[in-house]
Amino acid sequence: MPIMKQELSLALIGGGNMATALASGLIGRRCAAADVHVIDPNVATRERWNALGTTTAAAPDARLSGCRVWFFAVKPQVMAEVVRQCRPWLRPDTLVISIAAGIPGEAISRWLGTAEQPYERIVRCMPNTPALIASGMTGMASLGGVDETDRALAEELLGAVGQVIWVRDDAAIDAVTAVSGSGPAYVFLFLEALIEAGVEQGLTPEQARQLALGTFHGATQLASLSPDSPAVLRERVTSKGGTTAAALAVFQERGLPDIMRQAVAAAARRAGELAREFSN
Ligand SMILES: NC(=O)C1=CN([C@@H]2O[C@H](COP(=O)(O)OP(=O)(O)OC[C@H]3O[C@@H](n4cnc5c(N)ncnc54)[C@H](OP(=O)(O)O)[C@@H]3O)[C@@H](O)[C@H]2O)C=CC1
Ligand SMILES: O=C(O)[C@@H]1CCC=N1
Repeated sequence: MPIMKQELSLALIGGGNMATALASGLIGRRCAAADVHVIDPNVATRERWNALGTTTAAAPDARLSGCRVWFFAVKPQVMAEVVRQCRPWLRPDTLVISIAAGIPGEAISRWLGTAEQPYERIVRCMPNTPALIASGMTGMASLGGVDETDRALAEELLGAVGQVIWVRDDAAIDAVTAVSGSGPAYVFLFLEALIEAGVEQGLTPEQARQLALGTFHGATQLASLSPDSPAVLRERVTSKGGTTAAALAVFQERGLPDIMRQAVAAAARRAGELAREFSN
C-alpha cells in the first residue's frame, strides 16, 4: 500500500549526499517537504534544506519525537554520539533506518535502548549514489523488532530512489556495501580507464567519453534484460581470433577477476574495521 503524503514524517539525521539523494525521491511524492526535519550542524547545508521547505536544526531536538522514521545518514565515526543524542525523543513506534557503513544494527539497538532491553525497530541498509537519479541499488536487513508494516515502509522509502533487495541478516550488509555501496566507484574507475585508453588510441576525450558511457549503458541494459548470464553475453562479443579475445587475454593475464575479488574483500574488511572502531 503506498504511503500517503500526510502519513509520513521523516527525520534526516545528517543532511549530506545520501540524505539529499533520498529526499530527492521522496519530497513531493511520498511526503511533503514540511514533514521532513533535517538535523545537520553545517549552516550552509541547513540553508540548502530550508530553501526546499524542510524544517532544520543544528542538533537533535524535540521535533524528532514527531517523526515516524529516523533516517541516520551521518559518517560511521559520529554515529554513536549522534544516535545517543537522539535517544530521548525515541517513541515506541519510531522506525530507525541507518545507512552508516560498517555500523551494525546491534550497536544502534544498544545505543537507543538499554543492555536489558535493546531497541530493535531498526533497518540497516546500504544504498548507493545513483539514488541521486532514482537509479540506486539498496540492500536491507532488519532487526527483530521490525514488523511487516515497518519492512514495507522501509522498502517503499528506499524504493523511491531505486531498487531494493532484502538480505539474510545485518552481517550481510557488509557484503552489500562492498559490492553495490562502493560499487559505483569501481564502475567510474573502469570508465575513467577506458576513456583514457581510448584517447591514447587517437579518439578525442569527448568521443572516448561518449563511446565508453554508451557502451556501459548498453551492456548493462542488455545484461539486465537478457535471460543469458554475463559470461554468455561476453562470449557472444568474443569472436575467435578477434579483437575482443586479444583484449580479454590481457585482462585474464593481469588477473582482473582476482583484482576484483581482492578489492571487494578489502571493502568488506574495512566495514568490519569501522564496526570495531566505532561501535562501542
Ligand atoms: N556516499 C556514498 O556513496 C554512500 C554513503 N553511505 C553512508 O552514508 C553516510 C553518509 O554519507 P554521505 O551522505 O556520503 O556523507 P556526507 O558527509 O555527505 O553527509 C553527512 C552529513 O552529516 C553531517 N554531520 C556531521 N556531524 C553531524 C552530527 N553530529 N549530526 C548531524 N549531522 C552531522 C555532515 O556535516 P559536515 O559536512 O559539516 O561534517 C554532513 O552534512 C555514511 O555513514 C556513509 O557510510 C552509504 C551508502 C553510500
Ligand atoms: O566509502 C564509504 O565508506 C561509503 C560506503 C559505501 C560508499 N561509500
